[in-house]
Amino acid sequence: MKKKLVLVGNGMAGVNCIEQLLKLAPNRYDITIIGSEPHPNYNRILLSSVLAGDADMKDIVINDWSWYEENHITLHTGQTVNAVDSERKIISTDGGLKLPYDELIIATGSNAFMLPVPGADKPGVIAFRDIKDCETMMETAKSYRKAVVIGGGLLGLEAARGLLNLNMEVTVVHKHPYIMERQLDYTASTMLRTELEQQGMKFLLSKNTETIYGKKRVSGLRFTDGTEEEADLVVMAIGIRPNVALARQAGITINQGIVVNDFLETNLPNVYAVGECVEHRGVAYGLVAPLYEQGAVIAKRLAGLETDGYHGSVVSTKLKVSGVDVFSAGVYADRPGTRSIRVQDDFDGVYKKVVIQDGKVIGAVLFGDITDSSRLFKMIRTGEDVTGHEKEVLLGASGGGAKKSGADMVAEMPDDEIVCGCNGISKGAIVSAINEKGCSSVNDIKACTKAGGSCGGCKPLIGDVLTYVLGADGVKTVKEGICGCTTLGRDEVVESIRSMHLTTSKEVMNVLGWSNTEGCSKCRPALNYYLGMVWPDDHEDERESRFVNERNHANIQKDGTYSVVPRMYGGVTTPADLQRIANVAIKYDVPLVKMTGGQRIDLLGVKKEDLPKMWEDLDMPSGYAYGKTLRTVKTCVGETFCRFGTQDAMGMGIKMEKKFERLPTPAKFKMAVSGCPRNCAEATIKDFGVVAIDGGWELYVAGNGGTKLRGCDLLTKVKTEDDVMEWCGAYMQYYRETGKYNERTSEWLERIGLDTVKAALEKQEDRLALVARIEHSLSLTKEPWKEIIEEKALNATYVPLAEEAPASAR
Ligand SMILES: Cc1cc2nc3c(=O)[nH]c(=O)nc-3n(C[C@H](O)[C@H](O)[C@H](O)COP(=O)(O)OP(=O)(O)OC[C@H]3O[C@@H](n4cnc5c(N)ncnc54)[C@H](O)[C@@H]3O)c2cc1C
Ligand SMILES: NC(=O)c1ccc[n+]([C@@H]2O[C@H](COP(=O)([O-])OP(=O)(O)OC[C@H]3O[C@@H](n4cnc5c(N)ncnc54)[C@H](O)[C@@H]3O)[C@@H](O)[C@H]2O)c1
Ligand code: SF4
Ligand code: FES
Repeated sequence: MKKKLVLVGNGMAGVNCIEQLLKLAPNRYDITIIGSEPHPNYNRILLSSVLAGDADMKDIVINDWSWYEENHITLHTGQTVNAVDSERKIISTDGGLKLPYDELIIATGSNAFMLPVPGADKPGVIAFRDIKDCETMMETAKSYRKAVVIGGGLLGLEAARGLLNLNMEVTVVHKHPYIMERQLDYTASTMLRTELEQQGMKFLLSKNTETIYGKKRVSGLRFTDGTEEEADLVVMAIGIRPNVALARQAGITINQGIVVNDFLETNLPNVYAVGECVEHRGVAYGLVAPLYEQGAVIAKRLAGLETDGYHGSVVSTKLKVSGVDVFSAGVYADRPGTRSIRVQDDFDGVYKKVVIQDGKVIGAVLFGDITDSSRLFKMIRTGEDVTGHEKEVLLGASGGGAKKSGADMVAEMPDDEIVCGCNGISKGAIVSAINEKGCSSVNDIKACTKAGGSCGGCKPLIGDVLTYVLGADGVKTVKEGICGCTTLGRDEVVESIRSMHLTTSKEVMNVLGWSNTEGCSKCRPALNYYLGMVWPDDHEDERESRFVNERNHANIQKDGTYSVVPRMYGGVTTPADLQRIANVAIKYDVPLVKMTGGQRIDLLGVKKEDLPKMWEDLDMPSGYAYGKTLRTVKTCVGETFCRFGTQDAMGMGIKMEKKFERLPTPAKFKMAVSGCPRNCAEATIKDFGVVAIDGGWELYVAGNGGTKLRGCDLLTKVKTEDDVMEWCGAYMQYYRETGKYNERTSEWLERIGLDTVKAALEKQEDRLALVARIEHSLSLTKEPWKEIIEEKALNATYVPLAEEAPASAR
């Protein structure tokens, strides 16, 4: 008869240990698993992605019900083991089960730590630990607005990002002066906070919560400094504590966690423990990589194989917030005896630091570019001696130099370098899976090796390994939907909108089988744009789907006030307009008046309630400094005043701005006109740039002067101002019709290629057809503030959405 193996805890560490055992000794045990949660084994890590709308609950199941059956495992869900009788070797559950065991594994995980303050037990105060918490947050977001997350660590920030995506206003309350202080130094932490603030998160730092108040449900928090913050939902993310209740009852030795030796044995015979509930050599881990290493040791022991045991782990972390790359490993803070090398690039928002002691890399922090993370992590883990070439560790042998492609970087990686940190899978193991098992996609690799199956942070690197081995043509690309609600890509969605004549987002979601019938913050504004672009007459703008700045026709600033930017065509103004702006600034006590980079005037610090009256007094068109539309047309004085000028740059720019203003585009669209090749208006880093030459104009496209600097490509040369208008209109409409929502022309052109764009605009008949379509859409645009003032109906509610434009983006 087979020996009985019982696992308590159906979570990530325990079940992974069983999986490893099944590989080594498939038929050795009669296995029973008992779990308190009602679900099969799921990926707790991806709860952050579910909350952010990037994954669905069904996507995060690691082993579904059939896996247990296929492996002849008896599973009892929704039952908590409450006693271990180690004399008789029997466990009992709260559901009345009594099960004998020969070998027992305790994998009870952790409990979220809840602040022991008055009011912490009120409805609306939760942790973020399991599916139930995630569902509570998603449900709460439907009817409540203000969320406060206590704790600015990894979990708190991922929760906060998810809640922003659910359209809640989110404030993170952190007790330290800077966030993620357990993983980042001050510089990286500040860069991270700035980035998250731009995404719409607010921070209250150096705050200690004293009380959580509210009549029945939570309505706010009071801090020890006497200040308060309103809240409809409070999420505590202030760390975890090993769940040792069962072990304590069983008489197992406990310190902060269940104390185990190098073979994960407790002090009771035949009782192992694994995962977050465990304390090994004084350390309790809270990330899966070390927990899987622990599980491997138990699996070998139970399979009767030799093992050196577990000797502890060096851990690394990455924050799972889209658009933010943060990595931290080992010792990141300077201390006596350490020296560090830092690189900070404020242009690209990149910061890198490695800490070195006795010739060895002992820690690293990366922000903005984490391509070196696996190489540095290997150095930290292996303790490689870098004496004499310390600087190369961070700068590379060339001292920086051109950025390498992913596949080139993989070529330089040794076979034993770890690609998937969570599962400990090396480049060599992935290469063998490709060569020997025929894997040709990231999903194949995941199924074969488990790489990419936990946090998913290594998937881009797995993709690079595939490209390195198979070449770009050999890699099966997995279709990516426009968001987690659908598997349909941009082109399929737009094609269905056209062919099925879908005119509202609700219709699109219903007809195309969106998994989340309400959509998410990624797809809602995108659908609103595509529908308006395809059906300008039939689609009614869905204002509630727009980002807050677009909804309120003003840029929200970090302190919650707004900015007002009236249009100044071609950067040209008049004394009368300047006087009007000055009068308004004085009348409404505007704290800051600033010239923008786009040649206009920004009135900053405006109260929301003053917006309609200010616009009424200004009686000028909106500059759309907030919208996904034409922002500015920057001009130089051209031949009107400049002795080098060959054409009327100001006149050309004003004509273009007046023609194309207000029209929605996939992303913001900037133009400029220079009166000669000296190019004072910097036209060659704009979405559409015009440079005068003798007897004509050069037209430049797809430039970007922002975080990813890109010089324009020359589209064509033309002779007259009418030619410029025709090409500009045709180009803009082609971008409108083929661009992905939120994709700047610089990215769009790289994606579809300059030759494609040239071919689409080459023939005049094609250009004129595009121009006719843009003209029609332009004829339907309205001046927003005029409309609002006339209707006297500015939407009173402010609901921030994700990925708001940075306050300075104009
Ligand atoms: C939102 C979120 C994001 C995360 N992101 C990352 C990440 O990016 N990278 C990373 O490495 N880690 C991450 N983590 C941490 C990671 O999920 C945990 O380290 C891992 O899940 C711990 O596994 P475990 O099996 O020890 O515990 P758990 O996964 O907590 O499993 C323990 C299970 O045992 C059950 N149980 C407890 N007591 C009993 C009992 N007496 N009887 C029966 N069942 C019982 C519990 O209900 C639970 O289901 C994240 C965690 C969260 C919450
Ligand atoms: N991407 C990832 O790797 C990831 C993501 C989520 C969770 N996790 C893991 O889940 C576990 C829980 O994460 P966590 O962020 O809660 O734990 P944590 O211990 O890493 O961070 C908690 C943070 O809360 C702060 N804090 C503590 N008390 C506070 C108070 N009273 N008020 C305000 N702030 C307070 C701390 O300063 C700390 O920065 C950790 O083990 C973590 O590693 C990892
Ligand atoms: S771009 Fe040429 S025309 Fe315009 S201001 Fe500069 S020098 Fe003068
Ligand atoms: S690094 Fe987390 S799944 Fe690979």
